[in-house]
Amino acid sequence: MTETTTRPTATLPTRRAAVGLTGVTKDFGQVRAVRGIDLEIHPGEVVAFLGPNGAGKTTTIDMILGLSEPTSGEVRVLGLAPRHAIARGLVSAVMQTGGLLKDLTVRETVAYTASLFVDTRPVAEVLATAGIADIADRKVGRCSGGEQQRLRFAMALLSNPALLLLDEPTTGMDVEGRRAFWNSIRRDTDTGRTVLFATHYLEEADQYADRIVLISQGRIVADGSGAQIRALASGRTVRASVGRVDTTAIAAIAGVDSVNLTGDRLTVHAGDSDAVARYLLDRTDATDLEIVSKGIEEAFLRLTGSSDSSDSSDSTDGSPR
Ligand SMILES: Nc1ncnc2c1ncn2[C@@H]1O[C@H](COP(=O)(O)OP(=O)(O)OP(=O)(O)O)[C@@H](O)[C@H]1O
Repeated sequence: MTETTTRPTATLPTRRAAVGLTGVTKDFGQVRAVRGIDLEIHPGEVVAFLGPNGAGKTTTIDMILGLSEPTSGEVRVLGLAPRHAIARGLVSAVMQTGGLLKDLTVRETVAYTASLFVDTRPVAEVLATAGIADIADRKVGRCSGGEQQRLRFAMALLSNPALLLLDEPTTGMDVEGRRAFWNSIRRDTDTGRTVLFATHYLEEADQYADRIVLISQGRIVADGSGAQIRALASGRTVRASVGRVDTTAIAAIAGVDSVNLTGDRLTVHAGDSDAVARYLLDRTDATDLEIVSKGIEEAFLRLTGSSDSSDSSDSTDGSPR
């Protein structure tokens, strides 16, 4: 789906948050999909909305697009109510599926979309920006999933939107398709456009966003730069079998961010794994000690509460919010 209207850039409100969410909740009957989100996205930021299935990403994006109303709280887009921002052509969206006619060529599709609006960027220009000028004469039905997404991106660019929303735009693409898609997006964001994209892929968020907002079960659980989110994953996990152990004393070791004891199996996440290992070997009856690097994937799972519970209880996570 794309939303395009008139060319807006001359009338952009300035120095306003591109997106402002204040205390936003959304209920679907008994289901509370969004549980109180406060978020400010600044003009020109490329922000990843990262979270597992059912986290509330699409629900939030739909509210920013004015497709649904929050149950409580407020959504502003460039200082306006979402519907007003969209009516002024300030917002475009690239969704996962739908909206393309297989028998038209790539160029015809963009030209047709452009013809629906009063004033748009030139077709050739958006094809070039989206990196699909060389396949402009190809029928849409013969384009790969990645090429079709770049076509949706080209269509979204016609109105020269100040804010571009992308809901899991690379789902189902292979690595090369994903790379080409993001290269075209990144080339375009040099123009200062604000981009918010939802993704399941931590690597994608880390590689292509200036800022990662981690969302889980309708709440923001971490918000920071890729480097900050990576720092959460920079520690190590120490595991050992123990008899009696003082978990409070271990939690007090500098750099320890979580301690879990399940039966006789102790798991400690720490920045300084040597200090933990030294303590366990010198001061306890620990055996079978192992130290493993904590990957970014593990940090993500812990932060979004998706890891198995043996690794998450007693935790003292410090998110970079
Ligand atoms: N129209 C609806 N009616 C009832 N429940 C809904 C509706 N839309 C979403 N939900 C529920 O709200 C929660 C959040 O869903 P949402 O689609 O926003 O998550 P998501 O993070 O986008 O997930 P995914 O990555 O799987 O697309 C889920 O529990 C979902 O089942």
